[in-house]
Amino acid sequence: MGRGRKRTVDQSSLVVSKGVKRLLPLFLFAALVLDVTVSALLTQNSFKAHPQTWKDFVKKRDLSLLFEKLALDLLVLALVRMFVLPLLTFVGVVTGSTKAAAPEAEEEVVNGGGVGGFFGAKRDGGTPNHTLRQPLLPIAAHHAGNGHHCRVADDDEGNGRRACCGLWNRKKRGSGEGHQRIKEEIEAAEALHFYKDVKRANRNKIIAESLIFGLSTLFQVYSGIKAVCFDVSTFKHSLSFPSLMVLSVICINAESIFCCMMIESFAKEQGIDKPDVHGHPLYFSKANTGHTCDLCRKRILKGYRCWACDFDICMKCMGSKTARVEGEGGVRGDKGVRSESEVTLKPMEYFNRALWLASSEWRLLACAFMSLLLASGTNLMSPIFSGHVFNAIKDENHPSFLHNIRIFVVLSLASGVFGSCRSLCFRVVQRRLSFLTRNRLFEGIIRQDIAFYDAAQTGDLISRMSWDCNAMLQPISNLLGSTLQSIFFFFGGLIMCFVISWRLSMLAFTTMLPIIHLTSKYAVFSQRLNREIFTFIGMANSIAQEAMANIRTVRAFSTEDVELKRYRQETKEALKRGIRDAFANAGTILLSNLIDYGASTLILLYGGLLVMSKNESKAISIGMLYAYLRFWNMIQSSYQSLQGVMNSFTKAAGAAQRVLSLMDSLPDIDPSSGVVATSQMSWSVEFQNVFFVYQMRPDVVVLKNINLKMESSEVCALVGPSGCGKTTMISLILRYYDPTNGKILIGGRELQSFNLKALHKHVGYVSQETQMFAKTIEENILYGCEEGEYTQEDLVTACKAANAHDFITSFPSGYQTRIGERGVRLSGGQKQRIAIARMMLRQPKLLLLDEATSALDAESESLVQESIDQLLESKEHKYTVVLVAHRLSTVVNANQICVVDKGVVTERGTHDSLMKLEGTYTKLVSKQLEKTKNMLY
Ligand SMILES: Nc1ncnc2c1ncn2[C@@H]1O[C@H](COP(=O)(O)OP(=O)(O)OP(=O)(O)O)[C@@H](O)[C@H]1O
Repeated sequence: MGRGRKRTVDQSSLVVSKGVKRLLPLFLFAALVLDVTVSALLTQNSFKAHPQTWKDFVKKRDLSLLFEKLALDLLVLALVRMFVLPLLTFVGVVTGSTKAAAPEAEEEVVNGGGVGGFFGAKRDGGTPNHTLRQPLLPIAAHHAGNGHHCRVADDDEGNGRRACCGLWNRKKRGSGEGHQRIKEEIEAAEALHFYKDVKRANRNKIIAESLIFGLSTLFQVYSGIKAVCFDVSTFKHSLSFPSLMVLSVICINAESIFCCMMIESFAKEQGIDKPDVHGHPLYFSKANTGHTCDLCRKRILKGYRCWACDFDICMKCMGSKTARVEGEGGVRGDKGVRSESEVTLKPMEYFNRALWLASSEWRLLACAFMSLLLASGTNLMSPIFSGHVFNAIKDENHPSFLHNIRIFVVLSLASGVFGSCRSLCFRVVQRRLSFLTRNRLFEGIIRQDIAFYDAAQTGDLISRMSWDCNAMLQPISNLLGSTLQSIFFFFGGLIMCFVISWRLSMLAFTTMLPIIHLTSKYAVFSQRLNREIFTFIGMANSIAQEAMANIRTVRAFSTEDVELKRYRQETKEALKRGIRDAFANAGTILLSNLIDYGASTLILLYGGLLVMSKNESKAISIGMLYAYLRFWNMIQSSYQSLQGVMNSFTKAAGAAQRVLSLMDSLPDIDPSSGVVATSQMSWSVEFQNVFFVYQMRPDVVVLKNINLKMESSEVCALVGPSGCGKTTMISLILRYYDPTNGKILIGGRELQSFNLKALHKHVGYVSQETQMFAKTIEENILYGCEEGEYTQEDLVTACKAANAHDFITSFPSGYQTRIGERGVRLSGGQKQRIAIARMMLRQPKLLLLDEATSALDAESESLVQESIDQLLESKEHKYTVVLVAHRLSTVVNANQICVVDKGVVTERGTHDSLMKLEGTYTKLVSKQLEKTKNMLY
């Protein structure tokens, strides 16, 4: 598979997709040109309006003239911006880029080979990857021993690199397992070096961006002061100056944002693309030390991480070509691990899916949007009328006072009613979406192939159903609940502020840029921390769940403290990050509050001056100042609620991927299509050249060329040493898995052609580990039966046949006895008898008994065996039985006994014929006879 680089996954809110990135310089250039043009127009207008002032200014050099009547300074500043901002951006990109991304690494990749293959110098037939620029590659290529000089040693900058060379020399001396470990160490050291490089680059980026934002703020403040002082009374069109000034300020803002976007996007840390392992770029991270590798489930000392969806991978798996196949991570079906392209979700795709999900509730949504529009409209009107009330009080105008109060009351009532209607509709939609998602997710999980469960961890699945579901729906809830309203308030408030006083607004909005810069930087920082917290809590939950599920083993080994320590370790890491986040949050709040209060002071100061101003063109009323303050607060609070929205979308896309990958992933074995099996058909079972390999252990062939026919209505016993593949054969008959090669036939028809759900209705299965639900005994026996399908009498008959009736009736609640989680309140033998009763009740055509009597005492075993024999001889019902047994006494009467050894059927025949062979079976029998001789009865 090829390896390319992607930049689509945001690590910070300012990173954009490849397409937009290419256009960024163009956008910046356009903004700068517009900026200069606007300033030139302002200069020209001011020159036309005050032709004499130019001469006065040149003569007297009076600065007050420049502030009140001339705009040449604005043109000069625009020209300064035209050079300074691109220069700072260039410096930011150069110093903010990682050195490892230098082109010489690419060269090495093209030449690379040997160990270089670790990071894909050559893959799949040795296709060189010209796009890859990796920090690890120079060393990898060097170590390939193909004549490259030790570039890493030549590099005096990083100890990590020198350490690598030392390690490599050790590697040359070492061999075997040590090689792998040393290779990992080399990679880890090199990656750590890269990590430091990334940190340095990030710091430089922050400095460059802060300089740009700081400078832009100064430019804006200057423009604000200019707007306040400027005399527009002599202008031909009174609105031309304000509108050009506003355009100029918009240009300044756009320039600084484009510059920062360019720095972030052009100097973005280059992750490693390993599409066969993970769909997003992976970044070396120290944050995942102690995490579990998502592929091999081992603890990570040093490793890589995907910041988009918190995927962690250790150095070993990162270097392995087969990690995904062998590892436990990833969504897999019966035919193998799902390719990442099938399960990766980009933020935009998430957005589309979210819209699609929400579209099912369009009626309620339409109602909510109408209410939202009306509520927002009334809310935006109310400050104006409250302002009029203040003016009426000041003017002692009673009729106007009462009139405005009446309007204010109506607006408040309308806003309340529409607001609650909006909230009701959105909340109902939100709850319904949550219901829908959870149910679909559970459906997605429960229908997965058994191979999926071989790899999955229950804790992880549970956390997908709780945390990820919530995180995925969070932005939709936010969007419905508050985001849209905030957008209305933000833009509505902005317009109203400019309508009331554009001068005051120009001044007040100078504080906006630093607040945006501060809060967006904090958002990126906090987002990273929160993802880590999220992962640590998830891991803590997994530990708790595992410990609780195995509480008896924990108690028997007295390992409570060990489990507690593991749990505490994870939660402590989460706590550490939580506290770090709290401090950063407090710092950001402090700074933005200070700026915010500064803005309010400016508004009060300059607004007060405007109220007291004798200049008609500048003056505003006290009521309008009050209204202005209310709009300002509206803008502030809506901005606060908007600022996390984009980040929450990126975060939700990660969670959505974990949820939707399961929802979308259809099982390879479809249980509900195919031919419906009937009880009348032949129930012979045939294995034809069957080979089988478990996905989780791809190197071990468990079944090798099995050819075997079990005739209908006969008993076939599978015997053999532990681990030889008997249970696997039963699993294949149940179609838990499909054979890797060969066929299984039921009644002469291929198993894969049957409708599995219908087939299983005729199959009775008792496994080695009896699985029970936390219900009553009766409910457990009737599990999966339709209501009225069986009578109470059938139930009792089945229990009697399974020798379970006596012990059940000995319980005070009889059949209604609750047996606890996984049947913990029953003995192993009791559980097994209930499982046998469950099977007998259904009167299946094919019985699969995997050590069905292993947990029974000798007496119960013979009773159950007797009843099975009776059932076999019954004329009404004919059963095909596949029996796995270690106790050979249970297989003596079988029509056919198959001896399985290391996945191969070595002997076949009846008891007598096999005894005559004097092969493995005879040895097994004599071994058991010897054992029983020594047993005490
Ligand atoms: N889900 C699985 N994933 C990977 N390997 C497995 C899985 N289940 C079983 N195995 C391996 O397959 C081999 C055969 O296992 P199987 O359970 O079929 O043996 P068995 O003959 O039934 O043993 P026993 O008599 O002890 O139950 C064993 O080596 C086992 O470790």
